[in-house]
Amino acid sequence: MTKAVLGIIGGSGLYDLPGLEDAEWRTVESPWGTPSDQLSFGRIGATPIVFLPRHGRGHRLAPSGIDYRANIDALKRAGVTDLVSVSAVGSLKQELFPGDFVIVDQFIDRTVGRVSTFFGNGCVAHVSMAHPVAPRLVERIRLAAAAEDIPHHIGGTYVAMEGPQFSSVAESHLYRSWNADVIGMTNMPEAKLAREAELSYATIAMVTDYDCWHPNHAAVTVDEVIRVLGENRDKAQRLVARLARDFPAEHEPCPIGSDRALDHALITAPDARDPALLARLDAVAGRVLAR
Ligand SMILES: CSC[C@H]1O[C@H](OP(=O)(O)O)[C@H](O)[C@@H]1O
Ligand SMILES: Nc1ncnc2[nH]cnc12
Repeated sequence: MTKAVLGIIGGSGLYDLPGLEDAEWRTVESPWGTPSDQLSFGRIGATPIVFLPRHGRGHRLAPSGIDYRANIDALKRAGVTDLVSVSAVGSLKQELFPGDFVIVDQFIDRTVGRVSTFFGNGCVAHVSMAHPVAPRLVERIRLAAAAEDIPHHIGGTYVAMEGPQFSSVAESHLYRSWNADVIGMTNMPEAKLAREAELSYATIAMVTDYDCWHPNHAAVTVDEVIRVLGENRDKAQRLVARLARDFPAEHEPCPIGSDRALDHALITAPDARDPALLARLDAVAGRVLAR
């Protein structure tokens, strides 16, 4: 049995977790680079929590400037088993209103030039991203949202764009024609790296705007995103607090195997592996490399 540790990555507008008890900011070093900030260790009820502000306190880091590998590696080293991203998103559908929460279940990765894997020459791995989010974690978020009476939608496709500029109207219509639901700039490669690190991952996407496709709404601005986030911060904090309070003490095995993603993913023969890369993979892939 593995003790459950709930990791929370706070996105725009969420740079700390006020309900965190016995909270302490600690530096966690990673061989992959520099995490966005120190990690805040604490608990909510009996559940151990590790919180990381994705853009750093003060929102220092742009979506393309975040070291996603260092973040995921540091959270893994901190003992996290289940990871929830809280993210601001634009809505690509009329029925997804600013203020709504969408518990997404698919991603389209439109980012370019971000390092999106821990593996490579010397240790090649191919994990499945067919089902990028962990269903039990989604179900726990759903229960918490229902208990807190927070309007939410289960399922939806998140387009990850490079940014930092927002989309053009033509791009926004293109994503709508793909039947995507929401758009943001950060959940890729984060979700891919979480899968490689065998962390069960889910996203609470907080709708802040209608991007720029809606005839009756002005194109998104940062001021508008921050204003809507301000109105919904309390809801996000209540949702995370309820999720944490009701979280099981033992990590629940993932029915789609997100916590065992490397079981059938490594292809490089043991004697052809690069010892330097293996050393960096100690936290991410230690479970399978130790075999
Ligand atoms: C401040 S608007 C754009 C910014 O907000 C979202 O960030 P996060 O997912 O960390 O909440 C979006 O992806 C952009 O990075
Ligand atoms: N419309 C939008 N596009 C990209 N990222 C966002 N974050 C919040 N709203 C967004």
